[in-house]
Amino acid sequence: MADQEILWGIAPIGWRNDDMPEIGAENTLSHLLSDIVVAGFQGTEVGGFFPEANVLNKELQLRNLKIAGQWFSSFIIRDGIDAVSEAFIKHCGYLKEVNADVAVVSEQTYSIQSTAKNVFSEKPYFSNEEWEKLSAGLNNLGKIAEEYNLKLVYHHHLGTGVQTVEEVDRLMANTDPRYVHLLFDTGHIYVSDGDYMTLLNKHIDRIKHVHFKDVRRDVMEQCRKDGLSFRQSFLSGMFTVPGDGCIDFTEVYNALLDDEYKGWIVVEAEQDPSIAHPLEYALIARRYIDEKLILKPKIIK
Ligand SMILES: O=C1C[C@@H](O)[C@H](O)[C@@H](O)C1=O
Ligand SMILES: [Co+2]
Repeated sequence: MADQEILWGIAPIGWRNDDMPEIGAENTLSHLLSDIVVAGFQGTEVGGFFPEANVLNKELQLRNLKIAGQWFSSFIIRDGIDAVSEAFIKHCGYLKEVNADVAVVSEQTYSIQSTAKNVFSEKPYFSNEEWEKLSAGLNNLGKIAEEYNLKLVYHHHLGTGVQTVEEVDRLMANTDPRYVHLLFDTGHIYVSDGDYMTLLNKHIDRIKHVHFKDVRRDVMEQCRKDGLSFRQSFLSGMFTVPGDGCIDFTEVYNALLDDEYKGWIVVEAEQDPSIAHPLEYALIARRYIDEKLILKPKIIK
């Protein structure tokens, strides 16, 4: 991590979506990285379409950008810790080569994220035995991450077994704080629980990575009424960038500052790039951050 306390990033998901490779396929790596520079962010997370480490490093270096981390879908409950550890070691090796800070982990056993199920009412639940297996497995992965000088940050997620504040409470209580940290995603917890400050205040000491995702409340309510899936909901425009939805990021940001948060805040708003122009939305986010959060004094010429 650089000497700066907070690094601002924007995720590739506004340009291309790993869960739906067909959308935004025309957006190349160079296009994405150059847009990130134009919008004034310091880095990004690795997307599924990113190249091998040496090719990526060259492109980053040319633009003075950094990598925060990358998503890892774990299947600890389904596949067992040995199989998952093998894949995770490779993942961490790549992240180390691109000088990342965090490995984002989300347990995807029984996830309905990529299915047609109603994301508002059909989430899965883990049994007591499954909770034990997941917690032990995450401690193990967290130790591996440490060996690569990375922090494992757990991503609570809609349509998974770790979605609500109670489920995050349980995960935090059952895992070792030395190895398992938390990724706080404003959009996921708001759609899940209708509130984001409770989770933030409860677990602020475990939070080592942040996703700023805003929510269009009217769209969310319509998606809930229509019983849409996760994919249908984001394609309908449920998520957007900070400053364009109903979340008060000043409250979130001030709580992070009060707690002396150090690390990345990554703007992450999955939308259909053919509807929401990725650079236009990146610029909306940057303007909101500068004018409402950082309160940069304007230079008068
Ligand atoms: O961090 C994230 C990564 C995506 O793959 C996921 O679906 C998205 O909602 C998210 O928050
Ligand atoms: Co996220």
